[in-house]
Amino acid sequence: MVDYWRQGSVAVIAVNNPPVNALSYNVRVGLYNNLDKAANDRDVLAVVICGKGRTFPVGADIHEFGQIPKEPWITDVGRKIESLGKPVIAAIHGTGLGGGLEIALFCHYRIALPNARVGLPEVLIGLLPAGGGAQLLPRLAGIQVAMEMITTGRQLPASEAAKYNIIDKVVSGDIVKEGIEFALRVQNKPFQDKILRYRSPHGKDSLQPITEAVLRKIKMRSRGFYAPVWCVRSIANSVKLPFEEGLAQNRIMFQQMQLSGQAKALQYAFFAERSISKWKLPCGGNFATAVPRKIKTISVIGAGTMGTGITVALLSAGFPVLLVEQNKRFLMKGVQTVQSLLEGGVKRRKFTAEQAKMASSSLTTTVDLQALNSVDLVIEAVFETLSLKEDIFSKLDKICKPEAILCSNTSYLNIDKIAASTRRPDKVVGTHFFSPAHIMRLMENIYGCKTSPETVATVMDLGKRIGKVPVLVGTCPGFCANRMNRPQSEEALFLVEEGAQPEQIDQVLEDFGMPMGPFKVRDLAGGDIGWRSRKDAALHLGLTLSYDLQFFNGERYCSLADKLCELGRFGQKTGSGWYSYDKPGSKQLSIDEDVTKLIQNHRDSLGIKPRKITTQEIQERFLFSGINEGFKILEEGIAARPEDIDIIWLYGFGFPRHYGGPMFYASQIGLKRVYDRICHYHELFPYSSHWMPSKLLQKLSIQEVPIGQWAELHSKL
Ligand SMILES: CCCCCCC[C@H](O)CC(=O)SCCNC(=O)CCNC(=O)[C@H](O)C(C)(C)COP(=O)([O-])OP(=O)([O-])OC[C@H]1O[C@@H](n2cnc3c(N)ncnc32)[C@H](O)[C@@H]1OP(=O)([O-])[O-]
Ligand SMILES: NC(=O)c1ccc[n+]([C@@H]2O[C@H](COP(=O)([O-])OP(=O)(O)OC[C@H]3O[C@@H](n4cnc5c(N)ncnc54)[C@H](O)[C@@H]3O)[C@@H](O)[C@H]2O)c1
Repeated sequence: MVDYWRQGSVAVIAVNNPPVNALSYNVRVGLYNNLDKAANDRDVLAVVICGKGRTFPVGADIHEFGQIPKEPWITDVGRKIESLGKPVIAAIHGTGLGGGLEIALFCHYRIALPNARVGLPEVLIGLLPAGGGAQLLPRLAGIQVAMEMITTGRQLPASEAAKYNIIDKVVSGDIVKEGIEFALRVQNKPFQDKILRYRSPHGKDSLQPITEAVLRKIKMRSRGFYAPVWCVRSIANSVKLPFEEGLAQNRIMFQQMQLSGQAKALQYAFFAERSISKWKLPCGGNFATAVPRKIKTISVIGAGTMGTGITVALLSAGFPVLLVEQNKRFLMKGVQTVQSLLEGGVKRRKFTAEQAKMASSSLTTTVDLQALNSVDLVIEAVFETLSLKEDIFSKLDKICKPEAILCSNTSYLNIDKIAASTRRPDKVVGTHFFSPAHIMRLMENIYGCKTSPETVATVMDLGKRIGKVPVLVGTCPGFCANRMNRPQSEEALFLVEEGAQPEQIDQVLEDFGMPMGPFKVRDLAGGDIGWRSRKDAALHLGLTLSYDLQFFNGERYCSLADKLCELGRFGQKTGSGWYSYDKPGSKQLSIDEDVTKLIQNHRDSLGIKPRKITTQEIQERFLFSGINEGFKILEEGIAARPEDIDIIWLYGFGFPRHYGGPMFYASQIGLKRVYDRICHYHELFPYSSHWMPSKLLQKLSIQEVPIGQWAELHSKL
């Protein structure tokens, strides 16, 4: 796992542990022993440490966390480097992260290729850099830089790292060759002043103001995530304690953090994110065998909210886009939106003005579907009406070349029905982007019963190529994301009906860690869209929505949202919704007495006596109703694994990552408790079918199987 060779007076120690040279136990042993070998070889005057393959070591092996760490630790390897009596050079390519960078910091010199990146990302998996990073970095780059890097986990490009002295020299060419040349130049020079433990941290006199400023920033963004605060403490130890004591303290903190639910959740999320690309279809096709089609040209149909966002996402990833609208007026408006989104990207430094110009020049437009006869892939984003989508797909089937893939951005509609309007159902697939589509990273891809593995492979690949996080699910109303979100939105309304205030619910869920409470989300998305579809559904059943409606289609119903819409309160865009806003389009909100009165009148008219609703009830009814639906989604095979559902929630709704996602959160609470509470609410609210407990959840609540085995157990049930 660690290679050793000599070139003249230079010993090269190369970590060889694919794919990312993680510092597993055997690697640490290999490093330690080979450093000994170099120390004992009189002809060796300098040592180069590097990584074989694609990268320098990226840190500790995350698979080993949770076990008692076996010695030698990273710090033992570090001490060996410091006391070697010969200069040691870290030669970094790829990513030098976590324990990898820590070893490099123990070295006397660090060189890196221009495209290399370095960082201490431990915080992102709920930990701190306990292999010396929190002690060494402040001594090299200063407290301020160390605080920023360690509390955010940000990776620095080599040039920026060189500005902060983290890298001594940025080199180009072959990193090992460069390392050896560097070693030859320094092998006879004194290097004792390069041992960082003997330095004192830069900026130590400003520790307090720096700490206060960093803690203020953390408080603003952390939403209950505590690892960054522990990271701050670990850096403060570099000032307050002698070096070895600081190391020991940080190791103790690291071990405590490792046992925490947050670290477990973040590490679960890390691996879950990597597992989603390993998809499998019920027909047997899978990621390993299916080959994606080459996609060069794409057309987007519909230049509304979603179509324009999707167009920008594609253009900025370098795809030429042919944008289609129903008439020239809508098309012009859409093009203006695309341009202003691109300009916004430049302002947000997502890309340069030059890149935006290039992207813009790759946009072509038409109001004639016939123009789509040569594109490789089409993404339809017109109104959410099945007949309209069926009509468009049947036309596309005739116009597009036979191998073209036809995607729909539908939020709820059945992909099989849309596919049935074509003679190529194997090439029809759902690509559900989230709003705003040029920013939100989730791409929920939906296969129908006839979608081919090649089509799935193509959209999964496309998602990655445009920087999205593509997750594959099956078809059902609302798929995974919106289907789970629906009972939650309903419960939020019912809670208000029973006595809670919208702002109270929003606050509870924001305190839990959601980026926005459900009423703020409704105001942001615009209440009119849901209102229109509820009116359509009612019309379909020969009903009209009315103020005193308490049941709809056999289910409990709350008409408060309809009432707001009847008053023209659609949310931010109209300047009023569940909250009132400074002006239409503004985000500056305040609680509105009129809404409070409206809610009170609503309760009075239905004879509901408001009761005090606790934080626990709000959290449970919101979260558990969605989780129950998540288990039904697993049970029906709509999602193949809980990891898929969790990643959808992390990227689609900003579920707090330090809880891993709703399914992992449920596993941490204990499925027996979750199941019991769901049964309790089912008894209280028999007219909300979303409280009908999932059978899979019931079975798992008895067996308490670890989350990694749910899918396997389910397939045996
Ligand atoms: C007594 C106490 C002593 C404490 C000492 C503490 C020491 C230290 O401070 C703690 C750490 O270093 S904490 C660590 C700090 N470091 C980090 O947190 C780095 C986390 N890693 C990353 O950020 C990204 O993986 C990279 C940027 C490295 C590569 O990105 P990319 O090119 O897009 O590739 P990709 O698809 O992402 O990964 C490819 C494969 O590698 C796998 N794998 C990756 N890292 C792994 C690891 N550390 N381990 C194991 N496996 C790891 C990954 O699962 C995947 O496997 P699969 O089976 O093929 O699916
Ligand atoms: N808005 C969201 O948050 C969101 C999120 C995810 C998915 N979706 C889905 O995306 C789709 C589009 O939603 P939206 O919010 O962008 O709607 P929108 O009303 O903003 O835009 C739809 C656009 O389609 C155009 N259009 C209608 N018929 C057309 C035709 N025959 N040919 C060409 N263009 C036509 C309309 O002129 C309009 O500009 C829907 O299926 C919706 O369910 C919406």
